Amino acid sequence: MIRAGIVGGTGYTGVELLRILVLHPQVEVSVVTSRADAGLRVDQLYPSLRGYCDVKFTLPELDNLKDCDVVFFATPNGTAMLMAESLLALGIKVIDLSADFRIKDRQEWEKWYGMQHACPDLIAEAVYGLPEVNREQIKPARLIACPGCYPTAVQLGFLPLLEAGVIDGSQLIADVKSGVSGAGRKAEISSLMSETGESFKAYAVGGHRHLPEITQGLQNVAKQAVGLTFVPHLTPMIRGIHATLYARLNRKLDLQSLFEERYSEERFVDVLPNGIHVDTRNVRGSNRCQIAVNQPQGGDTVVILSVIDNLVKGASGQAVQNMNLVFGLDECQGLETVALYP
Ligand SMILES: NC(=O)C1=CN([C@@H]2O[C@H](COP(=O)(O)OP(=O)(O)OC[C@H]3O[C@@H](n4cnc5c(N)ncnc54)[C@H](OP(=O)(O)O)[C@@H]3O)[C@@H](O)[C@H]2O)C=CC1
Ligand SMILES: CC(=O)N[C@@H](CCC(=O)OP(=O)(O)O)C(=O)O
Repeated sequence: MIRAGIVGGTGYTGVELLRILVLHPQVEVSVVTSRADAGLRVDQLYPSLRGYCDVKFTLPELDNLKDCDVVFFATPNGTAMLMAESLLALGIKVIDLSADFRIKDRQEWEKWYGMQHACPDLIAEAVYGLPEVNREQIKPARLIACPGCYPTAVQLGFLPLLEAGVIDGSQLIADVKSGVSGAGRKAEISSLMSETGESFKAYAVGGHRHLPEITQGLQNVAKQAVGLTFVPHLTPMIRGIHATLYARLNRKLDLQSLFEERYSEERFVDVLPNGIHVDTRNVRGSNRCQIAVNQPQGGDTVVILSVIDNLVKGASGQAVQNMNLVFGLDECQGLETVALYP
């Protein structure tokens, strides 16, 4: 059995990792940390886990994690970079759900995240954990940087078009909506129901920290510079990301076949038949990204719709997908669920 530790087990991605890992046939969750709830049984805080998890929250200290085979960081940005090196030195694999190791350009990361990187030596080694792009590099990796939720939905939508070189990469538009759980479980006025319910707004239009991450990923597949306008929005739902992506085609082609062929072997990317729209509830609770390909009025603008559950394919499900690859397991183990409907 793989002994897994979760640093930050009380947050939304932490408890989502627990939901997935307690049913994973090859994993034993041995350590779950929380500073605020240390000493409390996990199933006391989360009764949904009664009968599945009998460990107590402990403090996020090296001594408590030293017997793990893998440690997941479901913590705010700036936390994993303080512990990753010590864990790797003990032969423990590290899977980081935060942004600490996602961006290869250290200065760019420091600019967007507003802090100094505490562990720059590991940035080059970290593998960006988007299996649909980096599967072979993920398998032997010691340190995985899981993509952000917006970056997962946006990259999977643009990927086939950029790989095939059929769009003008200099004028991409990503108009993306997120549920409120994307902001995490910590108490904040902006996440209150009376602030988010029955309302809908764009935010960070001038620049969101996912912009450099998405641009880096798109440039790697396009093998040239791309220009992206990314506008995130907050919608009054709990889970889900809906990305509406626009690009200008530079030639005529069968777009539906392009997408179907690109993702034909991908178990967690589902290209819907022509004419069917995506809906966030059809991926809620599942590790799937569903994509719909559109070319309105047969013109030269392509409109891709891409949906994920931000807590599953956008975070914890993708982290487990990466763990499966790192430990040589079937990539789908523990992740075979159908979305909750309605
Ligand atoms: N929510 C989402 O949809 C997504 C989130 N992510 C990323 O995943 C990470 C976790 O997000 P989320 O679960 O939403 O966050 P939450 O705010 O819901 O949870 C954060 C967790 O980290 C713990 N924590 C906070 N500070 C520290 C610290 N300094 N050291 C150790 N533990 C700490 C908290 O417990 P305690 O304070 O008790 O220790 C808590 O368990 C973030 O980096 C986020 O950006 C990525 C993709 C999607
Ligand atoms: C709705 C909402 O607030 N979403 C978060 C992003 C989600 C996320 O967790 O992103 P990282 O993993 O990169 O931190 C935000 O815009 O800050």
